[in-house]
Amino acid sequence: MGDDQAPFCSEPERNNKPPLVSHVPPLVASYNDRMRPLLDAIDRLRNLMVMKEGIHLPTIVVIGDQSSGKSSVLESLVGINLPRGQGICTRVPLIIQLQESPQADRPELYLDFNGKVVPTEEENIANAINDATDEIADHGKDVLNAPLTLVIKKYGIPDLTMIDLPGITRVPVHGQHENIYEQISEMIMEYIRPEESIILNVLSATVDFSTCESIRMSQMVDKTGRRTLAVVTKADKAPEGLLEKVTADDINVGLGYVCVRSRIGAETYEEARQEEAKLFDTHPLLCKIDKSIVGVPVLAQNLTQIQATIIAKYLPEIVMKINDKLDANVAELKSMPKNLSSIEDAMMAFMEIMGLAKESLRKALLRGELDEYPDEKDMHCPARLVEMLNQYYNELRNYTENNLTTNFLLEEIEVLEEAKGIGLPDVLPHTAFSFCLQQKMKEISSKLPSLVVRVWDYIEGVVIQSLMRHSQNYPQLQSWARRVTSSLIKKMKGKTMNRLMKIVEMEKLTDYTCNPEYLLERNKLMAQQDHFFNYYKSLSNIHIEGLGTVNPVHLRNHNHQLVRQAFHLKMRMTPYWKIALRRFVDTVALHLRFSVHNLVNKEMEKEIRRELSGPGIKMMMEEKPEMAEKRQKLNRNIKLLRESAEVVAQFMNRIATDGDYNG
Ligand SMILES: Nc1nc2c(ncn2[C@@H]2O[C@H](COP(=O)(O)OP(=O)(O)OP(=O)(O)O)[C@@H](O)[C@H]2O)c(=O)[nH]1
Repeated sequence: MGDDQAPFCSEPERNNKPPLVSHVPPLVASYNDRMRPLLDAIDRLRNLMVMKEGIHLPTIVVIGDQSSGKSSVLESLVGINLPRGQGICTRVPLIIQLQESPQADRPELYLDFNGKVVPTEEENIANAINDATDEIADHGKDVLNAPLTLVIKKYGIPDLTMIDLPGITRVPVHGQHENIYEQISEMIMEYIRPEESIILNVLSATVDFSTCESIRMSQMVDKTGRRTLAVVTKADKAPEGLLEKVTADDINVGLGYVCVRSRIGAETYEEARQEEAKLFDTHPLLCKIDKSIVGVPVLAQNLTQIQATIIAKYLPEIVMKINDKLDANVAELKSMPKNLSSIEDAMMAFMEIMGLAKESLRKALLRGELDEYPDEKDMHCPARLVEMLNQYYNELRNYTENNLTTNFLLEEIEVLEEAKGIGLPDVLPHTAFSFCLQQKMKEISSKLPSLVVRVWDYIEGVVIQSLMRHSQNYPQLQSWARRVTSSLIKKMKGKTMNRLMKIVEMEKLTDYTCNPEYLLERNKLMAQQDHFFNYYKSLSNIHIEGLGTVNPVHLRNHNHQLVRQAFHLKMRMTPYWKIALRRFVDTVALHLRFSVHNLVNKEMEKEIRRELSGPGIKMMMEEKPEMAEKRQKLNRNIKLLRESAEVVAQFMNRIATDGDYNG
């Protein structure tokens, strides 16, 4: 008891009050044992982290400003030393699961964190919590929202689950981030915001309650105070005015106040309990406070009562949410690929994947259906292929079109000079036409490899994307599929190149067309011959319909007959080249379409058969480790949810048959 304490109450006054310390463990007495299975189910749901899935569980959340005495209150409830002292002690949410055990001699304690269970001893619990906290949130002073669960099974404790959160501090201490206040308040808000949370607001009697950060926060989410209970600690340190403070209720606490005096120094819990009882019994100011709102046993009783009430209130909703979650887990498990245990299973799954991928490719590459990849433009294949062909056609057209202003007819004159022979001057040598044609075809063949590479690289991407999509769960199959696709596309590239080069050779050899456009256009151009030759020596610009405006100045120094032959050559080559170029690009298009058809309907199948080895298929169809883990997790969740649903259902049935369960 501190020096600031007032003298004890007078003897008669004390005698009128009922004793607070009972010989039977007081916390057990208030407890209704039919709650245990339900609490187990709720705790199990909590361990399942269902809160992350949006199922909020009825929870008592303990908050308070730093060093308000939170840990001391919890210790008093549990009868075990928890980390406490100056500065920040609680750095991660500490879920305290208290379970009444019939065995008076041996309490059982363990910590559950990071997927492991660490048994510990009563004497060592504070160190064990500190060590676990350091492991979860690193050494240092920062807080982290990764819960640590402390399970205590002990005789004489209330069946209660509470979450202790870090004390609110505004000023970062050495080693803490500048935003420590934001970190802590964010964490606290996350826990106290759900309607299912009861806020156990720990306030030190030594401060003005309305200035407490924890009150400010709880008022933000619980304006009416309907779900807030205030525990006033350190009653021994500031007894003056405490009665008035709790009676006036300036801070609007709907679930009321409980004033306590926690263990001090080296006191045992029994001594602390007796000191507390004596304090509220005998202190001239504190003894005036109604006995229904003082002492740790009253707090325990209130909490178990509140816990029972919120569980009853939210139970139907929880049942509904558990069932929804169960359905979702079952559906997810069903949607997962089968676990392949035999070669036959693996082969079946492999064939199915290949079948699906081929159908996707037929849709994307052959039929141009957009439904599977509506937003992925790369997978709208016919459109992309046509773009590539159009681009190729335009490149070639621009590349092979002569400059009409500076070198009109010069190329033709050059060819004619080299092809001249013994013959009549007005007869165009056929070799000149062939040579000119070959020059142009050379340009086509020089640009052909880049087109072939571009087109087949694109198709390779499409094939791989489709195969990857359908084999997502099998990493080995994916790398096999990539390898097989690359080698197949390489072969397809080679075939296309050979085929198209042959066509180039054919075009080089023969100048033939049955297209009537040729003669029509040639005649139209030749009809302008007289006009051109009448003026080519006098004008610097002459318009030739079908060709454009030409500049003939540079031709005046050349032999007139040669220019005339060059004109003839040009007016034949121009319409012929247009036809030959289109014919070639059309042929490329037909060939590509035919090759893609063969690829999807024939070549893929052939390549797969060639590359597939019987025993290897099982290894290839091994699923991702994450998938196996996910399946395990889903199975575990389903088991736990089913069990929980069963426990909750049994409990509900019992309520229906027995009536009220609050005792
Ligand atoms: N005299 C007296 N001291 C108390 C009482 N309750 C707590 N204390 C002391 O106040 C200090 C802080 O108590 P804790 O229980 O560690 O406070 P906390 O709110 O858990 O601290 P943090 O987790 O760091 O925020 C300790 O030195 C306790 O011994 C009480 O009822 N009376």
